[in-house]
Amino acid sequence: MLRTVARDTNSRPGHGRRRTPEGWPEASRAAASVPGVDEDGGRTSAEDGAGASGAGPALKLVGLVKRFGGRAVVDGVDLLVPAGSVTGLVGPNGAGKTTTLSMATGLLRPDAGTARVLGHDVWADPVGAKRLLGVLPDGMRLFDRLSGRELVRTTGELHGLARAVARERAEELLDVLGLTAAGDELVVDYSAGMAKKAALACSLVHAPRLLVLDEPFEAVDPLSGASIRGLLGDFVAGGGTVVLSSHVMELVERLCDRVAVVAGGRVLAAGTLEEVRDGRTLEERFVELAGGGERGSGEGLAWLRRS
Ligand SMILES: Nc1ncnc2c1ncn2[C@@H]1O[C@H](COP(=O)(O)OP(=O)(O)OP(=O)(O)O)[C@@H](O)[C@H]1O
Repeated sequence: MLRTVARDTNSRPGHGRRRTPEGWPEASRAAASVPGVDEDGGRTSAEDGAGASGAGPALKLVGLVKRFGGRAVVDGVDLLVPAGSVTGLVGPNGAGKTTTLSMATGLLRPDAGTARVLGHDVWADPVGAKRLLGVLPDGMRLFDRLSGRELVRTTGELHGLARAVARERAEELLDVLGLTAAGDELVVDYSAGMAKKAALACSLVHAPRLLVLDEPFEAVDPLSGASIRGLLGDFVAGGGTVVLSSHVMELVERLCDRVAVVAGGRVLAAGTLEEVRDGRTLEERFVELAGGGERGSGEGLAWLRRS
């Protein structure tokens, strides 16, 4: 059972802890010690082109480009995510975060560049990459005519888990995410937050080694948010790596040990939280780096002011 889920909502995932949740899969344990990555998640070896052994960064994006209607919405994104880290991707609306994460996880084909998950190219070796990858995409389409319980079980079976294993893991995940009582309701009847939690359970059921989560806390209540933070903490403590996007700077500062600021389809700053903050709060740094875009003067909308 996932009884080891942390309830300490103030700690960062994995920080100060190095536990492996009882019964949680070998794949996560295997990643707990990754050659070539030091304890701070930084590279210690010159070789970062990881092989199938899993050595090297958990995610490596090189020169990713995506154009829509001739406009480059992702314009040469490079990003190295060390194994064992929790990396936050932040940026203004329309910055290209979702597009980048979609290309990183094999959901959208890049016009240029490469994405490697623990050494597996997501486009040249999609099966190898997706076996190691759990994804919570933005606006995910779920099989919503299934119940939450059926959805998580079925996802596990589609990943090749034995039926009994998929059932057991589905129950544990539903329990941790507070969905047990609603487990037999159809996903189509779920609230936005419940659907997000069901999708998160699906992203975890096959015990990935890299989790890529697009706005995982959006629409989620504070109690569930704490459960998710605990779940991610255990995942990282067990050797997993997390990349998440969020607009909530305080959350990123609390959860992440690394951060990348994206705007206009480019990475403006990336590194450890301390490096990127550079002595300020993340919000201040964010505004400094990504601000100054299109903002109204505030002189319009006179019709909104009564006096
Ligand atoms: N399928 C598409 N066709 C055309 N334009 C697209 C498509 N998908 C994204 N875009 C455009 O690409 C840009 C980046 O969008 P993206 O969703 O990646 O931004 P984002 O950083 O995730 O934004 P937000 O924080 O608002 O979720 C936006 O201008 C968006 O309109």
